[in-house]
Amino acid sequence: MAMTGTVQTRNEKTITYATVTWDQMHCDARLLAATLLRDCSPFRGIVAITRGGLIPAAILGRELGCRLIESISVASYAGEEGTQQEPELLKAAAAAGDGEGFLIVDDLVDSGVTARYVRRMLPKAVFACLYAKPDGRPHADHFVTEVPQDTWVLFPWDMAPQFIPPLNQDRTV
Ligand SMILES: O=P(O)(O)OC[C@H]1O[C@H](OP(=O)(O)OP(=O)(O)O)[C@H](O)[C@@H]1O
Ligand SMILES: Nc1nc2[nH]cnc2c(=O)[nH]1
Ligand SMILES: [Mg+2]
Repeated sequence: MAMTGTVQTRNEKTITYATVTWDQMHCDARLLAATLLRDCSPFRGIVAITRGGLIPAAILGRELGCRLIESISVASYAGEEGTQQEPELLKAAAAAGDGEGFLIVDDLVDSGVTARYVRRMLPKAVFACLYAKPDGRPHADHFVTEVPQDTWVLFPWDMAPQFIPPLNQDRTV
């Protein structure tokens, strides 16, 4: 994780966050690829869990030499701060059959609800993600970094650089 801190949300709650930059994510995806290449490659194809798994899946596909990228779309979070609902299947991974020879890829496991749901649909696939919180960890065969359960991960696409005023506001110095 590149940086951690706290942020005040709209409903006055304080949450701990960990930011991941594009470079950090790329580096973590390459570390994951090296482990997968060593331990369980080759794969017939990759199933990316949209949307968060799409970019990690593209990087892994490149590193592992895997050009067949299927997707599965599952909606399970209602809001930015993680209010969870029952997973809803929006698109199945038709090309992956029962998952044999396939690698399922997501950005992270948190409660593990999404991973468990997708694994039930593709029982023979291997599951890999970049980050894992303790509750989700048992559902991932491979991950790179563990994140505390009470921390919200901010991915590069969740953030934008913005102006921050200097600490010393006295311009006469
Ligand atoms: O382990 P869980 O508690 O199920 O949480 C993990 C899932 O939550 C996020 O996806 P989200 O549903 O927010 O959708 P997105 O990938 O389209 O942003 C993340 O990308 C994982 O897929
Ligand atoms: N961006 C983001 N999405 C999530 N979905 C479930 N947990 C998380 C998290 O920590 N960060
Ligand atoms: Mg997701």
